[in-house]
Amino acid sequence: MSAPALIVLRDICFSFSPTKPVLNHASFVLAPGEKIALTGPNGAGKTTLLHIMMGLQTPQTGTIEILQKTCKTEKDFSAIRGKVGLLFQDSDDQLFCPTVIEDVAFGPLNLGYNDAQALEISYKTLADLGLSGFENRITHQLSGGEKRLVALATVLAMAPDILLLDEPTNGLDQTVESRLTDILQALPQAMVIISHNRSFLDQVATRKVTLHNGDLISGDETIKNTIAGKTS
Ligand SMILES: Nc1ncnc2c1ncn2[C@@H]1O[C@H](COP(=O)(O)OP(=O)(O)OP(=O)(O)O)[C@@H](O)[C@H]1O
Repeated sequence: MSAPALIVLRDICFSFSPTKPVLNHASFVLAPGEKIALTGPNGAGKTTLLHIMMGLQTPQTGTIEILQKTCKTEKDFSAIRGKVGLLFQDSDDQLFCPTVIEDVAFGPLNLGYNDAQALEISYKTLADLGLSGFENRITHQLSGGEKRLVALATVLAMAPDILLLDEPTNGLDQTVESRLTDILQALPQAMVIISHNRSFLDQVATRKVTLHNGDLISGDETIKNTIAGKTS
């Protein structure tokens, strides 16, 4: 029997205003081990879809299951938020502490780790991302690319079961993008990645879904299936 899906969205309709639907009976499944590229034109509703998965937006119709739990209310979503890590499109929405180490340690502390454990996790996460030495930097003084990586560190430090990454390569130079590509390829977690960066998606994603006219269309033969043992 195959492992149960991690995220199941069924028949989601969502609009910010009655005259302009964003999602129109969209359905979506994330299975364990999948790294799904979520693509589509500007304004198609990709970020909105990720926010619906986190309970940050509430659809007008449809059902949401996260980690086999039906999620409707804020209470339902708050119970799963530690297990689902969202990298916001704008790093400034993610980073709110004075220093890098405080921002990265915030998640582990919230999960119940003590100060020493949270610091150890944070130092290691920063080192994995090539950010050793950034611990005491003032967050708002970082460059855009540095903020992007620190924002990712705040997500990875919580070791979530699912990663929702909204344009993770924005602002990264080629070297850092390559490092991020290697890191995401090696991570065992299932993830949904919004990106307009085709070569990055080709290397990381195992499957592609595209938002078009409010609905999700599956498949793209050019995306490499990088799941071990399977070929595209
Ligand atoms: N808070 C809001 N209030 C009203 N309209 C909004 C709001 N947020 C987003 N929208 C609109 O909803 C639509 C979908 O936006 P969304 O950010 O989800 O698109 P996207 O596919 O992620 O776009 P991009 O690739 O440009 O980031 C757009 O037309 C956008 O202008």
